[in-house]
Amino acid sequence: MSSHSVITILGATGSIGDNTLALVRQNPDLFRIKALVGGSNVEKLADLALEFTPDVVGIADATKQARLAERLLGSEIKIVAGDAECKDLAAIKVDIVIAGIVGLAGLPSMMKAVEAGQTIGLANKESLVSAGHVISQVAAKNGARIIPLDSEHSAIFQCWHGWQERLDGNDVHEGMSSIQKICLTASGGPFLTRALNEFASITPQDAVAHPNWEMGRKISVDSATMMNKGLEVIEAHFLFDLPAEQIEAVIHPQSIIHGMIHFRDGSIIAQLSSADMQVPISYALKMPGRLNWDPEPLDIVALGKLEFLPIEPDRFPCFALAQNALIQAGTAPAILNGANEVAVAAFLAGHISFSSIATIVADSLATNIDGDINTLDAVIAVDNEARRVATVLVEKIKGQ
Ligand SMILES: NC(=O)C1=CN([C@@H]2O[C@H](COP(=O)(O)OP(=O)(O)OC[C@H]3O[C@@H](n4cnc5c(N)ncnc54)[C@H](OP(=O)(O)O)[C@@H]3O)[C@@H](O)[C@H]2O)C=CC1
Ligand SMILES: CC(=O)[C@@H](O)[C@H](O)COP(=O)(O)O
Ligand SMILES: [Mn+2]
Repeated sequence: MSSHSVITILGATGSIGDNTLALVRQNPDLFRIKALVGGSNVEKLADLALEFTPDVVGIADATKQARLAERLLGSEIKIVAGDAECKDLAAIKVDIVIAGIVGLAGLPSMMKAVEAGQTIGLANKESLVSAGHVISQVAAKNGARIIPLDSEHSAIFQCWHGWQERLDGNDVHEGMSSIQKICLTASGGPFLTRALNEFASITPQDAVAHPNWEMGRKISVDSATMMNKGLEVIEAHFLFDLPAEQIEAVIHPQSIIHGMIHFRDGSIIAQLSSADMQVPISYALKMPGRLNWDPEPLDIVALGKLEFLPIEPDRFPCFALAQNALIQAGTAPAILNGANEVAVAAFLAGHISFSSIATIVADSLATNIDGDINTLDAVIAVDNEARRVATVLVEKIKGQ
């Protein structure tokens, strides 16, 4: 029996993949990779496969299969290609599946892992936002455990021992009734202090330049609009079974406190660390213990002061759109997410302005796309319709 903790990484070629693999690289005696899945970056995936020698490697873009085979010639690593084949890798039994694919493209493999009763380290928040009902039901039925990797949710998870016990199926001594509210922090992104009359000139390059975190392009734009925080409020609702009124967000430009719990006895418990995703990922890999991965020590005296500010609605309209989608419930979170993915891609491609992201999401939500959200196929149908509506709106702006 191996003493290693065995890991599958979905989205191995991205930023979450990089941070997870940095921990694996540093701790070969603790962790072993079972499967690595990438989207289309075949050269990076091949390099990672040769370094970490998983049993199997999957590439979603099937046109890259031949190149992957060429790069792995002579190794014993099995190759699979295509969305369906890659998705199935999430069901191979491991100690933890890291869900690090960006966008709703991560939903099918996430669901496979949930159906297989896996422990899942969840970064792919879009799946939980759009399909939270289905995922929660199927996870409960199959005994799947969802461990948050998102830094704010990891902070709440680390501070709330009662929740961890509940996740393990034990009695909760520190139950839901002891929580007044949770608070997620937000950096405010690169445009926290930019004059509102300069928003029209924001470029994709400006928007992906996050002040504190190194992340993929899509989430970096979400941080700039603060849709990221809105998605995180919905993510927190599904992860921790809390209503919208018990989930707060505040701007904290230093990104040192990631989340806090306000208990009903007046205590607040917070989690602090440098802005480094290896902190929450290492917790998910080692919990309830702590991995000594030799992080740069956080010098709290040098920090000087920590600031907290309210979220300005005019500057960050996407945040309220997400909060309202959570309150509206039903199809609204899936519409919000699908429209946002289309709008962010259009902005990154230079087709629409930064401010049009919020307009497109708001106009897509206003169409009130009807539908069921209790099966995976139904959620995907709502998402497809939201994307169709948002794409029409993008085309309209392009034509102006
Ligand atoms: N980066 C961070 O620090 C944080 C990220 N998150 C969340 O984690 C998720 C990943 O973000 P991040 O790592 O920054 O994103 P990146 O853009 O850096 O990486 C995205 C990953 O998803 C893969 N991918 C994209 N499309 C597909 C597809 N259709 N099928 C299979 N794989 C696909 C990419 O593969 P390839 O590049 O090979 O095409 C890549 O491995 C997002 O949901 C984000 O919100 C949450 C908190 C922090
Ligand atoms: C690292 C992480 O968890 C990101 O989701 C982060 O929260 C982004 O920063 P913002 O607070 O600016 O959205
Ligand atoms: Mn986050």
